Amino acid sequence: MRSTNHTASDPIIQVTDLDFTYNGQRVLEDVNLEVGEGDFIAMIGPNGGGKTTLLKLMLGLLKPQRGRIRVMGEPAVRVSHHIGYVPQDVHINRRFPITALDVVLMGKLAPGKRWSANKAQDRRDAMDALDRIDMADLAQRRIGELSGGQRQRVFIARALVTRPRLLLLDEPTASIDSRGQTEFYQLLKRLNRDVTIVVVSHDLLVISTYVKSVACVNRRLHYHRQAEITGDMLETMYPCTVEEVCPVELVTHGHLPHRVLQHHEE
Ligand SMILES: Nc1ncnc2c1ncn2[C@@H]1O[C@H](COP(=O)(O)OP(=O)(O)OP(=O)(O)O)[C@@H](O)[C@H]1O
Repeated sequence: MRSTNHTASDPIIQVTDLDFTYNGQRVLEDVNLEVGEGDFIAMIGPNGGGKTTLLKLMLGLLKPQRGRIRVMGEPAVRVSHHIGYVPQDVHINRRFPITALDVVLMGKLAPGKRWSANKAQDRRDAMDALDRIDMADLAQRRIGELSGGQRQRVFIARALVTRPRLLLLDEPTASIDSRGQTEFYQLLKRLNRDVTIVVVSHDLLVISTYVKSVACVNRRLHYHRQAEITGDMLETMYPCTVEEVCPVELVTHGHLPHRVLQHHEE
């Protein structure tokens, strides 16, 4: 596999003075961000705030009109084999007779990913990726017979099959119930022992328990090196009241919103 000159102490992602515009509409402005090796960062923010766009820039799928983005010290396209990506909408026909293992093997075929001629090794790598996400028992199960949460794990295994150093996930829990969400973030926390994670999420309650840092994206970026979501941050990011963002039951569960409440009461 091609190596980089990047060392563990360098930021794995560095975004400098970045602007991005779609057809004359600026959606990201003056964004600066450093993601360290081993970080587990949540990108939160309102609909249309630019989170997916920023992920696509990190993947090298889009180019900024101004500023610079480096992944492992290089333009992202040069290190795509070190990046695993779980997109927001994974389109897969549930009636298609394809197993979980087949889906994971597709990760070996993705553009820019290394292709090995050794099919037996590929199967071992795919089984290993399924094992990492506790899905090895379901390797031969058809994808259409899995639950939403199980399917999402398979897509993560597909992203992990090339052993990336960086895993980017775009709203991975959108089709998972709240209990499933907790299990899902526990899984990500475990994976974070070996891989740096950036996850776009609207799960404000759950994420602060698991992530190490938070970036709020609403055209501009507000980055916190600690997993602390404050009332000020929410008020800046979300065009609605604190109660709308964090209903009372979230406050009483004692996760993140007690700080929100304090700020709100001041
Ligand atoms: N391909 C595109 N062409 C033109 N405009 C786009 C395109 N993709 C996104 N946009 C616009 O850019 C803005 C940011 O979109 P983006 O998908 O990055 O936001 P987001 O924060 O991920 O939103 P959500 O939470 O709803 O997924 C939105 O106004 C969106 O309409």
